[in-house]
Amino acid sequence: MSFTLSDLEATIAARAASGDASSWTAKLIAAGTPKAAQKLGEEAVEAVIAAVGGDRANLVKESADLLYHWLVVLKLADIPLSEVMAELESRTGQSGLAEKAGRPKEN
Ligand SMILES: N=c1c2ncn([C@@H]3O[C@H](COP(=O)(O)OP(=O)(O)OP(=O)(O)O)[C@@H](O)[C@H]3O)c2ncn1[C@@H]1O[C@H](COP(=O)(O)O)[C@@H](O)[C@H]1O
Repeated sequence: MSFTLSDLEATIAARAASGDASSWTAKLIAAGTPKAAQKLGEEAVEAVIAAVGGDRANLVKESADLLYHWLVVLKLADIPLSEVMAELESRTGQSGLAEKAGRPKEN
């Protein structure tokens, strides 16, 4: 398997620029962030339902839908995938629990 999120990001950018009426991506980009973010939320909930229900096959499909719609939302926000990867990279070497313990106290 050589297909990457970066490949999908490039496809989304090309389809967004195409304005092709037969492209779901172009349609979603034209609809704007509220619609794309709503789809992202729906796919997240569907992935949660599949996970909690132990539905492995559906969890794979809903995860793909989730990642695709997440990349569309990033595109609309003009955030390259590399910026998210850099944020993740900056967190390597620190445990999530240590990071949480170091956060300022909330009132
Ligand atoms: N990975 C995806 C992908 N995953 C999901 N979807 C589409 O996302 C849409 C939303 O799914 P839903 O079942 O929620 O759709 P719906 O209920 O009809 O949506 P609503 O009308 O209710 O909002 C469907 O049309 C899916 O086909 C995707 N559409 C495109 N891609 C990728 O983007 C590429 C370009 O696609 P186009 O932009 O369509 O050419 C494709 O070759 C794929 O690589």
